[in-house]
This record gives sequence, structure tokens and C-alpha cells, in this order.
Amino acid sequence: MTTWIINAKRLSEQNGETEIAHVRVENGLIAEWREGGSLPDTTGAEVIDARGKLISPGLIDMHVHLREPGFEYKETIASGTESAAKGGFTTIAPMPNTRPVMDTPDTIRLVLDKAATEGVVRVLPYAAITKNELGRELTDFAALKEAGAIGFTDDGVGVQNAQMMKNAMALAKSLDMPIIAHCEDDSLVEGAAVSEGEFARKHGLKGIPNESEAIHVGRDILLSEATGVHYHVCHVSTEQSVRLIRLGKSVGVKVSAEVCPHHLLLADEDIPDSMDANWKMNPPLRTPKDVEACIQALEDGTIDIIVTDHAPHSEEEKARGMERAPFGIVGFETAFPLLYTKFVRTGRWSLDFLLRRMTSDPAKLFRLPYGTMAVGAPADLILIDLENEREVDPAKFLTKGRNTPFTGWKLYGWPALTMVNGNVVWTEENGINR
Ligand SMILES: NC(=O)N[C@@H](CC(=O)O)C(=O)O
Ligand SMILES: [Zn+2]
Ligand SMILES: [Zn+2]
Repeated sequence: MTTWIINAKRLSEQNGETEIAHVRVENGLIAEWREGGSLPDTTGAEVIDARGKLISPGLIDMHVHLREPGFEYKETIASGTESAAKGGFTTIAPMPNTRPVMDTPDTIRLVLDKAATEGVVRVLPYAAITKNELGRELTDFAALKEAGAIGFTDDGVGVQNAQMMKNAMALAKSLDMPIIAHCEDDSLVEGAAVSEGEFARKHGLKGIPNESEAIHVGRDILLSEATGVHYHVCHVSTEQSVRLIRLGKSVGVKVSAEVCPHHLLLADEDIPDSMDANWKMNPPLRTPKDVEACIQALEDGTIDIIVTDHAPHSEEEKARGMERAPFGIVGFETAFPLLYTKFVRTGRWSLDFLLRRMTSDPAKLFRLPYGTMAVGAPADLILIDLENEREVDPAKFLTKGRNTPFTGWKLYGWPALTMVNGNVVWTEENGINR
């Protein structure tokens, strides 16, 4: 089947300017690009008129929670991938903290099968480092890799024991697989819900200190140096972590890192006094100094990629209040508009920079054949409307989660069409297309 997307705005690789381009998609692959004003011959093809919207490789999100199996009331593979498609994501990597935990080949296969039959975007699952994410016994890495896992992580909790982490890294290295780490030292956290700082002091709450994250980052960089594994730090939120990752990179350790939109845009002092638990996530919102450190780290390449850490929870769970509600906020349907509006439209970043950190950079880091619009590549393409301002309205989300601190924010940069493997899976006009 042939599809032409005509009259799209494309960023030029040479100078970052935009130019009008037309792309032919053939059998799921990008087949041909034409530049300029004159239209190609589209006889016999399906034609999508982009009407000047931006065309980009589909976004790639290497840290998400789809909740299936086990927590279908929070999200399913169907609802989560639909939400991803609406957010412009064509490839997503779900975390294994499901029920059961994705710690066996069968669970990995179940997720892949469900994604193939019920999902609308590409799903690349991680498997757990330890059985049931309890930190006691390693999973069968070789069998999990064989089943289709793309890396190992106990996201949701930190691996508390250094020897366990070192063994995991050595085994992952022998299989040429990455270790992805949620960095959190439990002994320093002790049931706190928000960061140690302004907000915690004002409300007399126990705080999560910055060191609880950075201690694991520092430990694991040393273990990565010792084992040679590709070690990837989840959701960096502190200036201290940034400093350690920068140091690790400077001495040649294979360390990489990711950051979430909320840690680039919000600080603990922004949390409303109403103690709305839609502002509760792990790691917590830190100080403005940490926020600026994360932004600069992303800019200078210390932090490699942007992820959402899309973490849906039910309204009932989030209504339990700041101290009792679970950690996490949804992310797919606000990520690009937030960053485009707050960093590109304000002039701090180029559009090219933002897109690279959400497309080609994650693809390169995890050696995936996506995140590119080169001829021959899978046609994972999105159209983005850069001109129209719209308000964030959780009632319109496709995710089951309504847990976002960004309700009411007025943003630009809304995805308008998402194509995966040459199939249009979502459009703004007609919604999901299976
Ligand atoms: N980020 C969160 O606040 N929550 C995540 C777990 C995690 O990413 O650590 C979740 O599974 O809900
Ligand atoms: Zn985590
Ligand atoms: Zn997570």
C-alpha cells in the first residue's frame, strides 16, 4: 500500500530551518522524500494533506508504566498505547512493576502478545532485575532477553544491595544488555512523600533528601566502571546526581541518563497548599536549583534523553491525600506540548534539540532502528500542530489516569496524527484507528 503525506513542514538537517516536503510511505517503510512547492503524482495512493504541520519521527519514550498485567484499573496495554499514540509516541518501553512482576519469559511474552493484538504503538518491554522486584534473587536474564526484554530494571524501587547490583551488571554485560536503575536508598527515605525542602518544612512533612537518589547513582557508576555494563539512570531529579553522571562520563564510564518533563518544569515550592496528590511522584519535585541543574545537564548532554515516566493511578488512589496516595503522574499526552511551549517557544531550545532528545537520541542510546525519517526506515511518523494553543484537560485524556499537575496549562505543539509502521493509528479528527 502507498501513502503520500504531502505539504508537511520538515526541519532541514543542514540548518534547522523548516521546508515543505512530501513523503511516500510504501509497505510500512519510508520510501521517498520530495521537497518544494510542486506536488508529486499521487495517483492510486492514499493521500494525507499535512497542511503545513510539522512532520517528525514518532517520539520514543524509554520509561513508561502500562500497568498490565494486574493493575488494569489504572491502565491497560490498550489504553496506555492509545494515550501514547495521542501524545505522538510511536515506541514505548514499559516497566516491569506489574502484578505479577515482569520477571519471567511468560510475562514478557504476554505483554508482547497483548501489545501486538490490542496495542496501537510499538511496545518494547523491560524485565525485572530481581524476582518480584524484591532485591533478593536475580531473574533469568538470558531467558528474558530471549523472550524479548530490551533491558533490566527494578523500577519502582532501588536495588538496595550493592553486590546484587554488581552481579546484575556483570550478567547483563555478558548478554550485551543495559541495566536501567531507579536510584533510591530506602534507608534515607523512610516513608516520606515529598522532597526535603520548602514545601515539606511549611507543612511539617517528613522529606525525601536529595542524597537518597545520588548515593545510588554514585555507587552504580562505580559498579558500571567495574563491570563495563551500559548503566542508565532513571528519572534524574537532583543537582548531585547530575554532578556524578557528569564525572562518570568524563572518565569514560558507560553511564547514560534520562529526565522527565515535570523535573524540568516544576519545583517543590510549586506544589499547591491544598496538598493535591497529583503533585506526588517519585522522585519528588526538588528545588529550583535542581531543576536548573537538570535542564543544563540535558543541554550539555550529561542527561541523554527525555522520558515521561507515565505512571497512571486511579482517582480513588490519588484522592487519599499527599501522604497516602501512590507516587506517579501521567505523561504521554502532555510531554511534547509542555516542553515545546516552555523551552522552544520561549527561545531557550531549538525545536531540533527537543525533537532529538525525544527521537533519535533514545534510539541511538538503546540501539533501536527508529527515531529517523531516513528512506528505508520504518514509517513511524507524526504530524504536530505548532500554531494552536489549547488547555490541558484531563477529561479528554485517552489514558485511564487523570493524575496530572498540569491541568489548565495553556500549551502549543499538540500532535495531530500518529503513524506507526506506515499505519495511521491516531488522528486528532477521528481518534484511534486500529
Ligand atoms: N514514578 C512514580 O512516581 N511512580 C512509578 C514508579 C517509578 O517510576 O519509580 C509507578 O509505578 O507508579
Ligand atoms: Zn522509578
Ligand atoms: Zn517509572
